[in-house]
Amino acid sequence: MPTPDLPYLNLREMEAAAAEVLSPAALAYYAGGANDEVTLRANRDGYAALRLRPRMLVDVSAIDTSTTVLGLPLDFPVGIAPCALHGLVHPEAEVATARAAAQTGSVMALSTMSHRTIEDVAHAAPGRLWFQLYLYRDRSVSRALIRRAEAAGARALVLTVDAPVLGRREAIIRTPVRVAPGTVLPNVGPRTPGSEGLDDLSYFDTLLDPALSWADLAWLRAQTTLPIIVKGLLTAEDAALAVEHGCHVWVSNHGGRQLDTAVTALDALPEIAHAVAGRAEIYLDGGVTRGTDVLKALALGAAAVFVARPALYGLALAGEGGVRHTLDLLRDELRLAMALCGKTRIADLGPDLIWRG
Ligand SMILES: Cc1cc2nc3c(=O)[nH]c(=O)nc-3n(C[C@H](O)[C@H](O)[C@H](O)COP(=O)(O)O)c2cc1C
Ligand SMILES: CCCCC(=O)C(=O)O
Repeated sequence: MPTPDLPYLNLREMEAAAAEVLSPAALAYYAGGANDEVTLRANRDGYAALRLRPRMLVDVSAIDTSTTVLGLPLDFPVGIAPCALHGLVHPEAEVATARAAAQTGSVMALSTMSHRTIEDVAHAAPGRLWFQLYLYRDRSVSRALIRRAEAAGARALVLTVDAPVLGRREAIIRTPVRVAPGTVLPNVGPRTPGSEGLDDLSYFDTLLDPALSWADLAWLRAQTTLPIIVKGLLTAEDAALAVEHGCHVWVSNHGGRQLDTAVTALDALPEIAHAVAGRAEIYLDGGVTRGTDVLKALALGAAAVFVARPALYGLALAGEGGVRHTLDLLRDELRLAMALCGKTRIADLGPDLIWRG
């Protein structure tokens, strides 16, 4: 059940409440998208536009939302997407988020750009952590991060490939995001961002490697025996290449923060599921705020979905309990949606649930 002392009935209410407590810079950074925010809006609108085909007269007295991702049992098919800088809104930062993920039987993908160390976060979510990797120009820094993630017990690496350069986020051009002076971001290398006159995002941008290519994925594949998930794919062609490189597929447009007017993950999912053809697991993120959104993504071929902003809003409102509230709401809404669709198990969710007009 959702945490009783938090009054929010749904994720949209949490978003509105979080907007009241976040600093203008944090809000601009969290909520914003690229350019005209066409893709940001489409991410949400796409779910509303898809209609469900519920089946009746099915015994729905017992609903089982449990599933597995890469062999890890989840209580329900929702994880936390990698997000930079949880410390902008809560002192416990990623550690609080990780505890919430662990307590709800979820999984968390920890961003490279975190306030807390991989080890601290892994300790807070034993066995339930993935590590998201931005490949740095300096591969030795990335290699060291991979070794630390492995040693800390991360279950997978998530390589983000849709940000070889940063998208143009106009809200943060106006209101730049800065970490507190003196903060050391543990995975960002020796230099404390904020110096040299760069805002923090521009500084991160200088670390990322715009030359990243499929050859680097082959390099990464050879670096580790952990499963690798390629995050940020939107086409059948790239999904097929990822599978050929021995990787899993995370369909995402980076929350509308990179290429504006890019296709939504939900729209890209059918062609990607077709191309992957069961050879790898598929995950999705972008605009998920309701249990029916989760249901639709799973019906079209995702093994699990991930939420970024909704988790950050929970963190901003009530720390660990707030993130738990976000996840609890989604789990309860998914269970209800399954019951009303006449589906009792995750394995029963398929394309027959989606109305084609
Ligand atoms: C504030 C913020 C920071 C993010 N940082 C990262 C990051 O460090 N690495 C990454 O792969 N994706 C990052 N993302 C993208 C998310 O993982 C996710 O793809 C996207 O936000 C879509 O999910 P949402 O609609 O639930 O927010 C970030 C998103 C937000 C909103
Ligand atoms: C260099 C990337 C910073 C984190 C990120 O991915 C985002 O803000 O969307």
